[in-house]
Amino acid sequence: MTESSAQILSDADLDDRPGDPHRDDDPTVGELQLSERASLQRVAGLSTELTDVTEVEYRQLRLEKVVLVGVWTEGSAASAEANMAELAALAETAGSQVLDALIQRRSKPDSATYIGSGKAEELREIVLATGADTVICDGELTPAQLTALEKVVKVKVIDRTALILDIFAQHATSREGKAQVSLAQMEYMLPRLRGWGESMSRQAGGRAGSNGGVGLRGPGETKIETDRRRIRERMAKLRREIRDMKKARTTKRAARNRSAIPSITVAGYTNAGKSSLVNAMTGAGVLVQDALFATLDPTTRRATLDDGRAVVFTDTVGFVRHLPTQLVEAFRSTLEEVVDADLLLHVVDGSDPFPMEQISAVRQVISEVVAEEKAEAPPELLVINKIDAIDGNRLTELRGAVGADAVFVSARTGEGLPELFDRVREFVGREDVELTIEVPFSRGDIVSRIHSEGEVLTSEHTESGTTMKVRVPAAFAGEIADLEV
Ligand SMILES: Nc1nc2c(ncn2[C@@H]2O[C@H](COP(=O)(O)OP(=O)(O)OP(=O)(O)O)[C@@H](O)[C@H]2O)c(=O)[nH]1
Ligand SMILES: [Mg+2]
Repeated sequence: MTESSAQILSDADLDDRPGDPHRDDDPTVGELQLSERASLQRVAGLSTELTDVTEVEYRQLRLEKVVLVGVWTEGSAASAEANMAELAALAETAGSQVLDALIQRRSKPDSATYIGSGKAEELREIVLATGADTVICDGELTPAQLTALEKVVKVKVIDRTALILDIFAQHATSREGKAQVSLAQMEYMLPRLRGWGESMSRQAGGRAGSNGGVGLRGPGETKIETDRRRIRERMAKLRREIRDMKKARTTKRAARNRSAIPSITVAGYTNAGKSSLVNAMTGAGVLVQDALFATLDPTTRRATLDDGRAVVFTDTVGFVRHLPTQLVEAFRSTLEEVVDADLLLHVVDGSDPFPMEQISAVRQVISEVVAEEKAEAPPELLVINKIDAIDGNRLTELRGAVGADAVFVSARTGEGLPELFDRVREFVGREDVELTIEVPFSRGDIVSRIHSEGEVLTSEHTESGTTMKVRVPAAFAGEIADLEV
């Protein structure tokens, strides 16, 4: 196990972070995270291993020099290429260097080797010619397919699911996020455990000998059964821990809901520019990276609109097509926040070749989460980002496709942001109430809350206090109703 690899399966790692860095109000946190992440970039020649504490033989992810392979079953050539481009972006995000890519047109993946046997031979040639050490398949392969393809190409073969799990493992920072990713990895790993020696003979650098030893094995159990049992035990423990963490989070959420500050959730496809937009709108240092899943824990930032009103922005985890099922739960829990929001900013990368597909993928998941929580969906404001990177014709086309309600912005150049602020104000101002109150001198706390959550229209000092005409959110108006004159 190397220092640089993600030690995602160790208990210690889950426990040794005292605070959640995202909750910190330090605006430079994003930059610190970025430099921390950069300092953990992989070094060529080292590998990420998923073995560690469970002491099982597991297909190690050696994400160094990779060749991608995909099976194109339906849709246009352009969308097949876009899928491969996404796989390449995922692979690079995980720290690997993409050497080549290969797409096979077939009605369905080959049941034995994913791609056909002829193509598999061709893939072997490409692997040899490029010096690749890993093949990444687009999609989720059965354990048997992975093994069969490995036999032909003679280097490690992993699938898209393992790749995404690896990225999530590298990027999760909160305790709950880490626990959920560990759980997802174990779920993925369980049916893929392999017997002694079978794989290690092909895997140079494997740690076939470093097992728990004879004493740890139960009577009559084989190594693999012991491993399975241990993994199941760890999974049960993790599930309990996650349940408790979730409870704590729900309590926090409830507290936040009671406050009258409008909350805005920023959601959208991965790499759409959600974090950039939150930064542009709030001046907060949320981590931005040209990588997929840069943000893996929902980040909350307080900001002030230009009329002085406070709002809370929540940046969320990005979406991706075909999210591994093992990760759906982890991902959804981050989206529960969406349900409570007063406004959903749905950010779209306008420079993507298929923005409409991203939009519908995101809407679909959100409506599922909303249905599950038995809640009402918050109003959605579609924000088409990166307009600085779209040419005029595309822009006109896109405007026609998304309708007149969408706002077009560039988080990079700031174009369109004033309009976005206007639109946001329209939404959060909807619930406002105007009233005239008399605040006793002793209640300075009320005056400061009015300033942060609403607006003071007129103010006049009297003998006993201050008479103010104010505009505040409806919930807050209820709290101060007894001061009304
Ligand atoms: N050209 C251009 N690039 C942008 C714009 N906004 C963001 N980007 C770039 O897009 C990449 C992704 O930005 P992020 O803000 O990290 O995107 P995100 O949606 O938070 O991504 P994840 O957290 O990974 O899901 C970065 O390289 C940004 O610099 C924009 O308006 N124009
Ligand atoms: Mg982000």
